[in-house]
Amino acid sequence: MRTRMLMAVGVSYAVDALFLACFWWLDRVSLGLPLLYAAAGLAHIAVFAGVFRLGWGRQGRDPYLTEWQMVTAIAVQLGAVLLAPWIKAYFLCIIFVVFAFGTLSLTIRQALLMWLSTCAMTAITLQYLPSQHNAAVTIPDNAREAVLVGLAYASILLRCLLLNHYGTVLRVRLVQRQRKLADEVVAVHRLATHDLLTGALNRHAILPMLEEQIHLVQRGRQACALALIDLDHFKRVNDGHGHLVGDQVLCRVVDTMNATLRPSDKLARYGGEEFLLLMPATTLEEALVVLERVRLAVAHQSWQDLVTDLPITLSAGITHVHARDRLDDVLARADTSLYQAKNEGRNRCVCLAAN
Ligand SMILES: Nc1nc2c(ncn2[C@@H]2O[C@H](COP(=O)(O)OP(=O)(O)OP(=O)(O)O)[C@@H](O)[C@H]2O)c(=O)[nH]1
Repeated sequence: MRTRMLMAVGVSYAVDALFLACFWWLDRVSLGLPLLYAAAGLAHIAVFAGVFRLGWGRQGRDPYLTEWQMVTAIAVQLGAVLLAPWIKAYFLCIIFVVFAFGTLSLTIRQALLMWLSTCAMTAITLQYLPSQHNAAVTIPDNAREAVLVGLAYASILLRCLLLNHYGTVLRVRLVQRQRKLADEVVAVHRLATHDLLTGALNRHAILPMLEEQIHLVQRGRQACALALIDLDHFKRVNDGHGHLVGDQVLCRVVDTMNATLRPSDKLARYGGEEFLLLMPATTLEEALVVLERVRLAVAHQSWQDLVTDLPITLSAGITHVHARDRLDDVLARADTSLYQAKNEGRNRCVCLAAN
C-alpha cells in the first residue's frame, strides 16, 4: 500500500516536472526549476521510502500521505512559488491536490492544524515575493485586495479540507458497517449451522458433510464411519430433575464427547437427545474404538452436581459408508445398530457393516 502511494507521489512529481519543462520550453522558467522540482520529488520518495522501511510513521495504515509528507510536498510547492512567482497559481493549485490526498487520513484536529499552518506558510511565502506577485491568485491593486484574495484562497483550502474530512468520516463508517455486517454474517451462519443449546453442529449442517463423505468414499478417496448416539433413559433425567438440568446434562455430554474427539470428527445434535457423529478417514474398527472412548468418558464423567440418583450413559449405533450407499442407507444402518444397542441393554456400542 505504502509503495503504491509513494509511486503515485512520484508520478505526480513527474507530471508537474513535465509541465514545468513545458514552461521552460515557453521561456517562462529556467531549466533549473523542472530539474530542481524533479530532484525534490526523488528526494521525497527516497526519504519516505527509507522512513517507512525503518518502520517509522503510520506504516500499514491507510495508504494516504502522512502529515510529514504533506508538509514536505507543500514546502516544495511554496519553494517553487518563490523561484517562479509568475506561475505561482500552478504551485498553489498543487497544494489542493496534496490536501485532497493527505487529509483523508487526518483527524479533523490534525487537518485544521495542517490548514492553518499551510495558510500561514503560504502567507509568509507570498510576503517574500516581489510586490507584483505577492497575492495568492491574482495581482491585487492594493493591500485590502491582497488580504481578500488570501482569505478567499484560505477558504477554498478549508472547504477542500472539510469535504475530504466528510469523505473520511463516510469511509470510516462504511468500514465499521462492513465489519459489523461481516460479524453478523458469521453469527447468522453459526445460528444456521449450530444447535443453540449445546453448540454442536445441527442436522442441516451435518447432512451435507455426510453427503460429501459419501462422494469421497464412492471415488475411492477415503473411508468414513458414522455413529448415531442416544442418551439412555434421558426422559428419567427430565422427569426427575426438570428440563433445566436435562439441558445442562446435554451440554456437558457434548463437551465431554468433543474433548475425546479429533478435530476432523464432526458431532451434530441430530434430535432431542440424539447425536450424529461423522468420522472421516475412519474405518468401522477404528470407529468402534472412538465410540468406546466416548461412551466411557460420558459414563465416568462426574454428574454428581447435576444428577445423583441416575447414571448418565449413552448407546451408539456405528456403521461405515459403503461405495454403494446413499444417504438414507447409511443413516438407516446407523439407526438399526443403535436400536440393537438399546435392545441389548443400553450403555454400549454396536457396529453394523454394510452387506
Ligand atoms: N432437557 C431436554 N430434554 C430434551 C431435549 N430434547 C429432548 N429431550 C427429552 O429427551 C427425552 C427422550 O426420551 P425418550 O425418547 O423416551 O428416550 P429415553 O428416555 O432417552 O430412553 P431411551 O432412548 O430408550 O434410552 C424426552 O424426555 C425429551 O423431552 C432438550 O433439548 N432438553
